[in-house]
Amino acid sequence: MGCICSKGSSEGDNVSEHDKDKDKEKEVYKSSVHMVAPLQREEIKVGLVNPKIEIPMKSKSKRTSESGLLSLLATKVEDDGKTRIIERPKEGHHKRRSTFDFGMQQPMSRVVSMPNGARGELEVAGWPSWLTSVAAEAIQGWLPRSVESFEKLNKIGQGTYSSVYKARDLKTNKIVAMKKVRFVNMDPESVRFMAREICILRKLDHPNVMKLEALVTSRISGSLYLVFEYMEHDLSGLAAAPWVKFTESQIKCYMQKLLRGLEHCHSRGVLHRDIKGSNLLIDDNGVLKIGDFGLATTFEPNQTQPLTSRVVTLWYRAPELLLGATEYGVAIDMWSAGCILAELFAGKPIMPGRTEVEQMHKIFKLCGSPSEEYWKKSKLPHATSFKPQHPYKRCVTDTFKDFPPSALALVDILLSIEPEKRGTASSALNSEFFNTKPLPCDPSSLPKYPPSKEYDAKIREEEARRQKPESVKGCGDESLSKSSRQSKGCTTTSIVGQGQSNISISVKYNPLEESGTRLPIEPPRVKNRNGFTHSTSVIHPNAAGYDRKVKEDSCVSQNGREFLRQGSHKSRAVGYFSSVHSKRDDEPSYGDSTVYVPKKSRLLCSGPLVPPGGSMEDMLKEHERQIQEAVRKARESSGCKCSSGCSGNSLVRISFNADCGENQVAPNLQH
Ligand SMILES: Nc1ncnc2c1ncn2[C@@H]1O[C@H](COP(=O)(O)OP(=O)(O)OP(=O)(O)O)[C@@H](O)[C@H]1O
Repeated sequence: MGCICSKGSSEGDNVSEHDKDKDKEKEVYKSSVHMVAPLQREEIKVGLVNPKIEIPMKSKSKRTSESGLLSLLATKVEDDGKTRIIERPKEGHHKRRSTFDFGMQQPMSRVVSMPNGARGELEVAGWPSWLTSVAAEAIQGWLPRSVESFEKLNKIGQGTYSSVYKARDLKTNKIVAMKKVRFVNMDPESVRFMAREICILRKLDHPNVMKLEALVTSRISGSLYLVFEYMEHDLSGLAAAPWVKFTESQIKCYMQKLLRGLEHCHSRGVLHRDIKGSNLLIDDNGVLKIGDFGLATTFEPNQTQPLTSRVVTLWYRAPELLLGATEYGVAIDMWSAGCILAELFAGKPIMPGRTEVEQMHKIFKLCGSPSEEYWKKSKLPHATSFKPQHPYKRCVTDTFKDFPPSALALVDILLSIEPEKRGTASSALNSEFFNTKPLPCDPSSLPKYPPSKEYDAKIREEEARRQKPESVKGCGDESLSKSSRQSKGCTTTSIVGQGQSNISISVKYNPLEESGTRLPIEPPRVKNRNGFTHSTSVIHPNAAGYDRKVKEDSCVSQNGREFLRQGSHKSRAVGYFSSVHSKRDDEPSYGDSTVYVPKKSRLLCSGPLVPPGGSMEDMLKEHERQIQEAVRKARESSGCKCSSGCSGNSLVRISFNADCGENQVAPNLQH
């Protein structure tokens, strides 16, 4: 699509150059020149007339056409084959500001300027009423594209609340990614949440941040699609691909792009809150862009509004979030970036916890437990529960002693327990790591890889499993390829809410855990349609195979304000943490924790998992006991006759390793 802000270099290696461009852009925009995607202008629905717009006599014959509407707002200019719309000086109608200014100091590219966000006008433009009624701010200034103007090619990704398709824009022939957002009965809360993602995406404009290109509505299915440029890979998928081995300068290149993207988000007051490999998309030219802003939020330096601590996929979640912080900042994204940096050098996730308790424990074991002063000062809600009886010593430098020194130094800073010590994206970019040889490579010099997404890795693994003869399948099969080992396909033990509850915990299989190399599969996570993450994963097996479902959560954000609520689906406790943390007034009470196995035979373990006030050690012990218990019940209920450790058709085999005090999970390939 044409875009006035397109850069000569799409990669944006030089941010200051980019910023200069931005200034120029602002100048251009000051003169109210907007680029319009030709298709967008053709989506005006025939017969829809905005009663509020007084139509000039000479336009009346065209009142139902796109040009008729546009002529009210702007004048078309043909320039080098591209069409621009120049807004008319504000004669006739006053350009009102939205009631909710989502910080878009910079006008949107790729859109026609609409006079205001009034519902009627948006509906004239072709937006469905379910969207205009609750999310007018998100779509203001944009015109919808119709789904017929794209050719769907194939499915390329599956998110918690969305399916992503590769598609061809029939007007431009460009290949794009279309993220189809699912709404349950057009639930206004869900729509509002999606609107928040759109508003945030519209605030951002950087070569290392996914750009929202257009919005598409389907009148028939009532769906909404977010259109992005198509990216062939994601960092998780690439790291998992058997044919990929990153060099130091490649790691520097990806990390530099990630940090530049983060620097931009943070400078625009946006916290991503879900930085992880599968959200770092990479195109065929090696350009990395941060995607999936479903959990992102805006923040202000002196924000008083509490934020939810239930964000970020568990393995990448900062300690202060696990401790229940509701006031936090850019440091949570910096922690995730530190986990990724270490993961890229280590070749595996560095802290693959299965539950919040275990995650906290892994963090303390690696990064040391916080100082007495920190415990006193921070007053974090779960501090009492998590404070270990004996402090843990930090061993980051020992653990990663094989890393290049400048990488180790940066990891050490980013994985600081105390948020203010992690620095910022800008300070990380100025660190020695990026300024010593080998320097970050140029993205264009990166090898060309076949499509490598986490989703592709899953498909490869499924395929490999299907092709494997029955005779070689069985409990404890360890003959798995790198791709299979590192991909995220195997679901094992799950703990799930009972009845109507939509929450589940899945523990992912880690074949290497059994063979000594610790390489778990998928970080436990739950994100509901409202966009919040829990400590749990969302995949669980059911009778018909894998069933990814939107999970309920207790957190809702409305008009940019976050609070916790009792979910309409009767949320149950998730993880071991929920049951021990001190309850906020507006937080739902969690009564039960339940144990998942196949859908039809869910089991319930009622009651708090750990008595409030228990020590970290007690919690861990209780935590392990609960997992063992869950597996035992799962096995019994599924009637499995396998040898010990097999949990029946729950697809898991768990054994307790007394040496490390942790459960080891293996796939039950027999089922
Ligand atoms: N622009 C894109 N180009 C190619 N693939 C994409 C693009 N955007 C997303 N995907 C694929 O679709 C998957 C799901 O997208 P996304 O993460 O945005 O959705 P989500 O519902 O928020 O998912 P999740 O629950 O994993 O956070 C991604 O992991 C990625 O593999």
